[in-house]
Amino acid sequence: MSLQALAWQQMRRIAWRTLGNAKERGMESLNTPSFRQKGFVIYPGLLDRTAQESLVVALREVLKVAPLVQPVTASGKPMSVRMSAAGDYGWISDRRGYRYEKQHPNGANWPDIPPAVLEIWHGFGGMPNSEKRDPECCLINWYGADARMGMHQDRDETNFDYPVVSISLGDEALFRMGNVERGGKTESLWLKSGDVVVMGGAARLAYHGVDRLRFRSSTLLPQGGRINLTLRMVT
Ligand SMILES: O=C(O)CCC(=O)C(=O)O
Ligand SMILES: [Fe+2]
Repeated sequence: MSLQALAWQQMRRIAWRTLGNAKERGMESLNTPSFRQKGFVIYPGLLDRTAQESLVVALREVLKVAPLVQPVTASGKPMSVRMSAAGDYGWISDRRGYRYEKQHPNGANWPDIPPAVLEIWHGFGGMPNSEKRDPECCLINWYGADARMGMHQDRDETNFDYPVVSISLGDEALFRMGNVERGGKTESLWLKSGDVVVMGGAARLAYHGVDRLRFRSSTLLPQGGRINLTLRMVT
């Protein structure tokens, strides 16, 4: 086993041990065996402060080439989250609708996904192919004080065999998890900076959203706010 794989195995053990905190954080129901069977796994505090800071440094470089944009829906309604991306594809929404595109709206190719981000993706076992493909999209969501994301499924990808891996940086966010069909009972938990969520299996197509932020609950981003990275296979 490589040194990196060994380090990750160790980190995962630590993450599972921290599940003792999960109760205070509203995670107890989401981290029950039945939820895990459904493919929804939270790794609270998987990334320590140093790892979070180096991700932010790398993301600033990405955002110089691919600045955050405020997407609008097909009907022209602005979304409250600002977005950019890295990798082969970025997810965009404008008056023509939403879709994956190979270029930023400014015409430039999306920058490469930073190695530190790829390392997180590859740190999880259970990816369907042994070929170890890199994710094709690292969506970068930036939430300001009043931003939110309505309940939705991630279903614009071709291949649902790969999980979605989601990394939280900065202010805490109230994440809501629903079902594979719209409606029904939902469960909520606060995602903190350094938490990583994996949605695979049945949870890959479950409805989810972000209700609100605890603005300035973290000191990671000097201006406050939250960055969420979503890693996905697209094709
Ligand atoms: O910000 C989050 O935690 C979730 C983001 C999300 O669901 C998405 O980008 O599809
Ligand atoms: Fe999503």
